[in-house]
Amino acid sequence: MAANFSSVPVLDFALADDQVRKPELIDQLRHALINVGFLYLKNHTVPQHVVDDLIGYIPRLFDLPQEAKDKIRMANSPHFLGYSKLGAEFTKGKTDYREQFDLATPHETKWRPGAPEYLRLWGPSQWPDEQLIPGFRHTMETYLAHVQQLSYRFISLLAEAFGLASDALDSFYDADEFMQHRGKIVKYPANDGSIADQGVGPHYDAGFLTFLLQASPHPGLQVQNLSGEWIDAPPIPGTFVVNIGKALEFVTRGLARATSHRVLSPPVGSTPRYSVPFFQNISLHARLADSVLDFPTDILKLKALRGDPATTDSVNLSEFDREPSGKVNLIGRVKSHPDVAERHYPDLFKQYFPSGLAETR
Ligand SMILES: O=C(O)CCC(=O)C(=O)O
Ligand SMILES: [Fe+2]
Repeated sequence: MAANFSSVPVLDFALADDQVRKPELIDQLRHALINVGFLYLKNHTVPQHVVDDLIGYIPRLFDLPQEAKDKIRMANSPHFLGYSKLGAEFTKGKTDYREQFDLATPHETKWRPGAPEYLRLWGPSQWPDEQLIPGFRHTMETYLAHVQQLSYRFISLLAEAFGLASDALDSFYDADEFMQHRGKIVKYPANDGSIADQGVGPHYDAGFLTFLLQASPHPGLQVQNLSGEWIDAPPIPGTFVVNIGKALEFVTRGLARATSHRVLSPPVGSTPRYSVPFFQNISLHARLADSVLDFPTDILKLKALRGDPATTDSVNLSEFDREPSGKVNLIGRVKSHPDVAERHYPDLFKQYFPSGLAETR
């Protein structure tokens, strides 16, 4: 357990453009990817005013009349995009105490009857009425476009950190028109004294990379280290928290570590915690088991040095070895949002919830 960690490292993205110091960044990145699976990124390319504009809208978004929020509820959307009220979501079969809006980058659905069902996972977002919150849609779309661009730059740096050509992972992404990345704006209300403190339960993210904006000064995010202890990852202004999803762990043969994480509700009497995760997706068609990336042996040795982590508390995503990435993602969404699944994916719903919605309560 030589490589265990007790804090999450902070990396300086400005070094990526500094030819003298770039190797330092690459070394730190390699360490963070292999041994931690989480890092803070400072001096990133998303302008602070774009971040601040978005943060300014968040309390107003949640303060919209309940009926305006319900009008765009996720259950309307076969793409699992829209509003989820408190208690609508489940992790490890337990209710998550958070309220959220899933809002993705622009996309016209490519699904047609007869095509694989998982293509329906991507499609247009549902936006609140422009008159009720003028400028919000533009602000969020601008934010998502910037983070998307950062996420692509980051992935080429990551390839370099693993001794590959900087474009070695490009084949996992389709042209922009065929891709969609998902954002979420999340509110974690304070624990009201009667509930458990599961803001969101222990889980892995499913895709390649997550860029998390902690949009208020509240702690609560925790990541699980190699011996199973929960380590705090408090907000650091001006940074993103970047973490690895299961798909990237799978294609890097475990070199990049998907790390189990959770959020504890703010304590009784606190103001709410806000966050904005951005989930970078890969092509829905990608079959990860078919990919062969040729890692140098000295890099593969670093994984052996890390050793195997203790059993984590997280739910698992074990289907990547046989199914296309879109199918694995769809199954994950069905399990988290059974009400959406019941309406739009009745066959999968029956498969995962044979006794109906009552089973999730
Ligand atoms: O809200 C956060 O800080 C983390 C949320 C998260 O891990 C998730 O939604 O996957
Ligand atoms: Fe997560």
